[in-house]
Amino acid sequence: MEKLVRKIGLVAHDAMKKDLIEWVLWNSELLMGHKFYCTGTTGTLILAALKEKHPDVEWDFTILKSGPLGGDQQMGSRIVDGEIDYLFFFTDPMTLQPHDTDVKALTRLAGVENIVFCCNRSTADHIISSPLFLDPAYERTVPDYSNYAKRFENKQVVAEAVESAKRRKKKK
Ligand SMILES: O=C(CO)COP(=O)(O)O
Repeated sequence: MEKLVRKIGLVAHDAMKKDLIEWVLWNSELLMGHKFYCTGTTGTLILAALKEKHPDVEWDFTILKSGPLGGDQQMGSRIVDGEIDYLFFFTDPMTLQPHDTDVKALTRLAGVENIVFCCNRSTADHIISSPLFLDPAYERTVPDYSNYAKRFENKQVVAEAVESAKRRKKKK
């Protein structure tokens, strides 16, 4: 039987990096064989820790830009492309981030795509110990936004803009 490969995003703010590294090491046996996407600094540190603990294991890590330098946005883009189905993002509740808008955008897209998403260690513990984590029959519900995408399908707004542009021209 084909092994189930979960596509997992890992991100931590600076004050939470130690927490996430510890959590990954604690769960490293469970996480082996899955595919990871990480923001730059978080990913580099986690990979170094994993290699130290398991020198013979090949880890499938995609390391994006550092979060504040576009990495959060890259992660969001992977989510909307369907490349990530779990996001463990340990956020710092005590420090305002300079890239707060990017953090909001990333967490919002996790909601838009209904991926499994958490922002602290206790919830991460619950997710990883859920039987669904390793249940190949479990597939998240992918929201259907087709009606949203079709909201201008009748192109009425185009007709109106063309008409008003014509009127403006005549007035000139
Ligand atoms: O800032 C971050 C997420 O918002 C994390 O980025 P780094 O992993 O590059 O530190």
